[in-house]
Amino acid sequence: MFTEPKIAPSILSADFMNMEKDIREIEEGGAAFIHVDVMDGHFVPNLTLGVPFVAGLKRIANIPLDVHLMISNPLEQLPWYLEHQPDFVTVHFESLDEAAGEVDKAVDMIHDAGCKAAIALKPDCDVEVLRPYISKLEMVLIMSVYPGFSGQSYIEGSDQRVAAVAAMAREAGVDPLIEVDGGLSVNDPTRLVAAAGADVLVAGSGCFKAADRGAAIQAIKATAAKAQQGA
Ligand SMILES: O=C(CO)[C@@H](O)[C@H](O)COP(=O)(O)O
Repeated sequence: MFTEPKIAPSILSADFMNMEKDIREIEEGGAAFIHVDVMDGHFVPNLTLGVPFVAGLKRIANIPLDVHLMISNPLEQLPWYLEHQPDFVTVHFESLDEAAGEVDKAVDMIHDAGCKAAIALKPDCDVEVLRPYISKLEMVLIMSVYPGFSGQSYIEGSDQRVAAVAAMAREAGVDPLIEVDGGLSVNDPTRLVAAAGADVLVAGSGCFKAADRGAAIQAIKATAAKAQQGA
């Protein structure tokens, strides 16, 4: 089901030395969530920020924190993040041992802490893996680039993956948010994923590298809204 598109600026593209100022700009500019890219240098080939940073963001943020854990062994580290009550916590399917029940365990840990749970998939992970979990999730994150860096190009066909998740959710009679991350700005990929059923668009360089971040957020949102309406 189409909802008003939500823009979640990815702080990987923000100025880490001026984070509070950048956060205020995107809040005032109409961002729905702050997308927090946690990378451990192991699950992905980049290292960003961790628990103290998330705790600090939670203290200053006026809009929900959407924490995307791109880390190995998330079950070990989840409690550290959950202690600070991010609004959404996303774990990667590929970082969990499904056969050992770790996907359910991670989702349950997130819910038990009172947070909303999401599962993320890398671009080459079959969306069918979500089917057993779709009814438990508040959000699904479809990566439209290989996680690790901002400024990459959208991987063609990601919109078809979004459409498949939207269909899966409809079949299950549930309506999790569908978030897409990577290569989105005022461009065709944004139009494609919005038309396919994306609710939350993560944009790093598209928001933070713009001279007017608020205008960039509104322009991406308008682009997605038009595409939802088939315009
Ligand atoms: O998690 C990631 C990359 O791993 C993303 O959130 C990027 O930070 C998005 O950046 P752009 O592609 O929008 O510049």
